[in-house]
Amino acid sequence: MAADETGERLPAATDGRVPTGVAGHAAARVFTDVAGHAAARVPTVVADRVDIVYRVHGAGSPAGRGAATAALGRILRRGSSPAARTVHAVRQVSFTAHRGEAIGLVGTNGSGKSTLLKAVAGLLPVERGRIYTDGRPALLGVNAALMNDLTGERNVRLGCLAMGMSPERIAERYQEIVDFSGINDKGDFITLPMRTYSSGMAARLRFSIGAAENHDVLLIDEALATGDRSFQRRSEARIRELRRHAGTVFLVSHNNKSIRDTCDRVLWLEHGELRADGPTDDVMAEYERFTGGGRR
Ligand SMILES: Nc1ncnc2c1ncn2[C@@H]1O[C@H](COP(=O)(O)OP(=O)(O)OP(=O)(O)O)[C@@H](O)[C@H]1O
Repeated sequence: MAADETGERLPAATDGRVPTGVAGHAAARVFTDVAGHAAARVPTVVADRVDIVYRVHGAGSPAGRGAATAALGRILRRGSSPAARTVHAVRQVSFTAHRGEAIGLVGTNGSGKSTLLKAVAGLLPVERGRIYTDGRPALLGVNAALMNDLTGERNVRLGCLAMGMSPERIAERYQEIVDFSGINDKGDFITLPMRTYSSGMAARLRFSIGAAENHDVLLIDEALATGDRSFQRRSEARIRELRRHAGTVFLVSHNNKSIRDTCDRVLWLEHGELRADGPTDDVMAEYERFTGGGRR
C-alpha cells in the first residue's frame, strides 16, 4: 500500500466494496441508481470527507501598490506579519468512483472543481479527510506543465517520459501524438518553441500527450473547451476509448453538452460542497435549473 503526501492507494486486495461509512457521510444528494450499485463495482477513487484550504500569503496589501513594491513589503515584514488569508475551496466532499465510469464535475465558477481534481491527482494536500486512489492518476489540464521555451517535439518527448513511457514506446507513438494534436496541420509548428503556439494549440498538445497512454484514473480539466470542433470530437472519441480500457475518467467542463456526451455520472459542486452525485441526466437537469440555463 503506497502513500504520498495527499492520497493513499486503496488496499491492493480490494473486494469491490468501498470503506465502510464513506457513502453515508456524503452530504450531497446521492441518486439511488448510482449508489445502489456501488457495492458491485471496483472502486478506483474514494474521497472521504475531504476539505481543501488554500492559504494566501501577502493578501491585503494596500491597494495601488505595484507587484514589486508589495513583494518587497512582504520580504521586509517576513517573520513579523504571519497573517495569511484562507480560502476554504472544498468542504466535506465524499464520493466513490469506479472502474469504467466517466464522471463529470460541474459547478459555477470558483465552486472547487479544479481544486478537487488537483487533490485527486495528488498535486494538492488535503486539509482534512482522505483521498484513496487505486492506480496512478494523471491530470490532463490546460495548465499542465510544459516548457514554453522548448519545442513542441521536446515537450512531447519529455511529457511522455514524465508519464513513465519508455523511449522506444515514445518513438513508436510520437507521430500519432503529433497527428492527434493537429499541431502540424497548418505548417511545421512542432519544431517551434511552445511560446509561439496559440493557447488553443498548446492546450491541444497537452491533451494529446496526456491521452497518449491508457491511465488508471484520467483527470481532464476543461481540455475539451479548447480547440476547434473537430479536435473536440477527436478528444471525446479518445475519452470514450480510454474508458473502454477500464480506467476511470473525470472531466471538468462548463460545456454541458460535452458532459452529457461523455459522462454517465456527474458530481455537482457549489461553494466547495457536493450538491449532487448521480446519473448525468438527473444531475444536469437540476444543475441547469439552478444556473437558469437550458441545455447547451
Ligand atoms: N492557488 C489558489 N490560491 C488561493 N485560492 C485559490 C487558488 N486556486 C483556487 N482558489 C480558490 O478556490 C476556490 C475554488 O477554485 P477552483 O479553481 O477550484 O474552482 P473551479 O470550480 O474550478 O472554477 P472555474 O469553473 O472558474 O474554473 C475559489 O474560491 C478560488 O478563488
